[in-house]
Amino acid sequence: MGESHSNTSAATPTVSALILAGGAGRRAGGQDKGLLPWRGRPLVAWVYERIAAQSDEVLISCNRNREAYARIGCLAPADLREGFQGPLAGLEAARNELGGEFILLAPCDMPDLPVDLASALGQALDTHPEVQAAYASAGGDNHYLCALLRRNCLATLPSFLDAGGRAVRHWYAQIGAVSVAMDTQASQFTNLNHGTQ
Ligand SMILES: Nc1nc2c(ncn2[C@@H]2O[C@H](COP(=O)(O)OP(=O)(O)OP(=O)(O)O)[C@@H](O)[C@H]2O)c(=O)[nH]1
Repeated sequence: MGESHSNTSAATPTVSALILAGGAGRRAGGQDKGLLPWRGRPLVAWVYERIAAQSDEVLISCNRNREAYARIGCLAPADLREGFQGPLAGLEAARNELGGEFILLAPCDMPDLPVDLASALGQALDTHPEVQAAYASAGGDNHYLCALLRRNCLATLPSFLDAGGRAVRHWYAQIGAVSVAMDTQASQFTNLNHGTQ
């Protein structure tokens, strides 16, 4: 994969990013977390900026308030499965829109992601050709949705979901994944699950 994750105008993107913002936000009282204000902007705007600098195109996966998200960036199709079936349902709905060879995932509620996230994960995929995904870890915690995937593994998602699978780590166990200890402060992966107040 090399070291190239910068923005380019190449016709075929190498890295397509998907920001997952389609959750129910139960721990945030049902609020749409990505749109909660954080330091003067919606949370998702911070994530978008950080991720756009590391990828060739960015889509946002959301199920509510689509007009508000569309003011921040391009939208992926809404989930095909009803009732907040989890982040993999968002990835499933977006999979045919993600044209890159690699897919960079990020949750909408981590506004301070490392600037070298994609390159660190890309190096891990280069080192481990036998796995389909690399995800970040920091301070002993795994962040399964801060991940880089090989595009081809998306084809396995519908059958995984049809069989009742929902946990990202279970899917990774099936397709093969490596954890990448990031050389960064664990606080950069702090999520705002309970809202921003
Ligand atoms: N497209 C899509 N994204 C989701 C779905 N569920 C969660 N996400 C996103 O995946 C990321 C991690 O989600 P969680 O924090 O585990 O779930 P949540 O629904 O946001 O919050 P809780 O209900 O409090 O667990 C967040 O950025 C969510 O917006 C879903 O059903 N569809």
